[in-house]
Amino acid sequence: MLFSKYQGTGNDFILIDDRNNTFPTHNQSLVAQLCHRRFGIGADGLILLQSHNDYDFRMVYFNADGAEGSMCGNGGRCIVMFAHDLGVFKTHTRFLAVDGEHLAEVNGEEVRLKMSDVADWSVLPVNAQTGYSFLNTGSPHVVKFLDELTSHDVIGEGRQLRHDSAFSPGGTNVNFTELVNGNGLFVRTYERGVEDETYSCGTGVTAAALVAHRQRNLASPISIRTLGGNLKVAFTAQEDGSFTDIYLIGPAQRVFGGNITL
Ligand SMILES: N[C@@H](CCC[C@H](N)C(=O)O)C(=O)O
Repeated sequence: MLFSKYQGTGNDFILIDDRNNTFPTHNQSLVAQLCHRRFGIGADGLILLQSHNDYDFRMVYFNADGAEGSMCGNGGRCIVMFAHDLGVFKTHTRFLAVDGEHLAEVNGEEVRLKMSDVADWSVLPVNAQTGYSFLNTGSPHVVKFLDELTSHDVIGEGRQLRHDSAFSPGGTNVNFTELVNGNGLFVRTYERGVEDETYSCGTGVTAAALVAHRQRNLASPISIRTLGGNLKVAFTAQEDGSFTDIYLIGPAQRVFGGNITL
């Protein structure tokens, strides 16, 4: 079985062309083993590109723990570049993911991915003392602002919040955010399903951008630094509190490929 490894700002994925539907999708331990950084190829997740009658393709995403996940923004950008490299489309595409339809555009190494509207979004300070917000941008995310992020214990506090009973049974991803350069953010994310800090999280930086607009008056587009590189999030804030035309913009790149023999 052929695979390609892609990365989007350091969030890395195994991509498989499964248009013949041969991948054993219920084999969680196989996915976990392939994603393992010592015993496998190594990745934050595995993504299948499948055929769909009404779309250019369908994205099926698994977290590194082998379970099928909710929407992955960086994975979405990577599968768009993968489909582009396979010749599925030239510049513009329309595909189906677990949270519905997505549009995307490839321009050189950059992918501009339209995210789902955040229709029922509101800032919910789940815990008035900790002051964090919770919202769903395709995946569930806590966003917490800090004055100094570089030395913060992202793994320790992230793991604790990820398992907080307030978010049970599914749990949440956790984003720590610092304001930088007037209209920018530095974001570090503890990811559910990877159970570690990743270099970048697309739905996470999207959540951070929307909260930063609402709570700190940042304007679209917002530039975001992650450990793995730079992203931009553009959006329209509607008067009813919802967000539409949300775009996650940044590079996606093929790293290497190979053959999996089972
Ligand atoms: N890395 C992803 C998020 C993937 C989903 C997440 N781990 C979850 O299960 O909630 C991204 O770029 O959005």
